[in-house]
Formats: sequence, C-alpha cells, structure tokens
Amino acid sequence: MSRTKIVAGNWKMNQNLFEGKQLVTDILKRSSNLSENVKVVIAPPFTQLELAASQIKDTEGFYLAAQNCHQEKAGAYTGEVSAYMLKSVGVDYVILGHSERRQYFGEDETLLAKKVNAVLDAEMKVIFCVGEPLEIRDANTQNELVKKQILGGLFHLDATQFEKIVIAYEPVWAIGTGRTATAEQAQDMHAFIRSVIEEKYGNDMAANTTILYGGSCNPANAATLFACPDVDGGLIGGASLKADDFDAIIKAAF
Ligand SMILES: O=C(CO)COP(=O)(O)O
Repeated sequence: MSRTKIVAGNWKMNQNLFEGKQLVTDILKRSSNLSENVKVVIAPPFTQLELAASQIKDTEGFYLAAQNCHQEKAGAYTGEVSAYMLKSVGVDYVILGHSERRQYFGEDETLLAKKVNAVLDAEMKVIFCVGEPLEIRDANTQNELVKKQILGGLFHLDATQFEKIVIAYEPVWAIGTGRTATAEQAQDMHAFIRSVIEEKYGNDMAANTTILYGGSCNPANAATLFACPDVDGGLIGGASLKADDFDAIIKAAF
C-alpha cells in the first residue's frame, strides 16, 4: 500500500501575522526530522501564506495549504483570491468543500467542481472535504450524502486528475464540538469512500487515495483513529493551533 499519510492543520480564521509566525516556528521546532511517509500540511489564512511558505521551505515533509480559492483565474471579484495567485506564493494544496464553506457561504457541488478544476489547472492538489450533519447521521443516511458530495465535486475528473485529490471526511457534528467520531464510525465511512472511488476509478486508485479524518481530533484520540486501516491521517482544527498538541497528533501518524 503506497498511499501517503498526511496530518494537516486547518487554522480557519485564527492567528494574526505575528501569532501565526510564532506558531509555525513552534511547530517546526517540535516536528522537524519527520520520516518520509508522513506529510505535514499547514493551512493558515491567506494573510499568512507567503510568510509561512518562507518559514517551511527548508524543512522536509512540510507543505502549505490555502483554505479556499475562487474558481476564476482573475477578474472583477472584489475580495477574492484565485488558485493562480495561491500557486505563486508557494501553496501546494487547497482545502475545498469544508462544511463551514458549504454552510456559511452556500458552496454547492456545482461551484466546488469548478474550484477543484481551478486548483488542478494551477498545478496544486486538493484536500476535498465531505461529511454529514447530525440529522443525516441520526437518520443513518450519511453514506448517501457523502457519495453525492464526492460524485458532484470530484467525479468529473479523469484518472490523472483524480490522483491529485486527498479526501477529508469531517462529520459536521464532530467539528469543534469535542464529540469525535468513534474509530469504528470513521473506519466504516473511510472504507465506504474507498469503495465509491473504486467503482469509478478502479482498485488501484481506491487503494492509493489518501483519506483523512477531521472533527475534534486531538492528542488523546489521534492514535486510535489513525490506527484504522482506511484512515490515513487527519485534518485538524482547534488542536492545530497549539504546537504541542499538533506535534503529538503528527507523531501519532507514524
Ligand atoms: O474542521 C476541522 C478541520 O477542518 C476540524 O475542526 P476541529 O478539529 O476543531 O473539530
């Protein structure tokens, strides 16, 4: 099995320039000298990207992500940032489809498919988030919803393009709530996602796609979650803002 393990820190709308600089310094102090089978991805706000790129550039195993982008390359879209611009400051991945973007900014599959294309056209990779709200979990229809999210956002891609996709399963009821999915719930969904990929792109693609878990992942539960055979690391929110916690989660992925 050759898929890459990733621990990614999604800072969301946190840290000003100086706080963020210190956080990256603190993370690098703890977590450099990583073995080559784990990638660490840091996803700070747009204002931090260029500085963070310069801070991590000499550290093996560290990569940079943006949290969003616009679907067009350039134009009259006041306040927006394009994939083309992100590439120019050294961004490697763009997080798309986060439930906060879906919920607060009305991003749907049609828009997300365009954003996915924009990121791939700019020669970066996508961390594509999927996951169900609580009422869907309670109705036990989470597989249908997650399949629909994957189909709508990603399945227009050809196989060469799909190789650039990382999927993050983030149940909405587990994000920022302290209520983590159990290892069994995470494993079941990750195995299901892999079966959905297999139906469309075949066995090798399914086996090689990195699928991350996100939602109240912390130093106490990371090792148990990452031990699941289909969980290839995590997309970490709150705990990625504390260098000690993020470092402990990174080490749990080895
Ligand atoms: O949304 C998340 C990462 O993208 C998860 O956030 P928390 O780890 O704070 O629950």
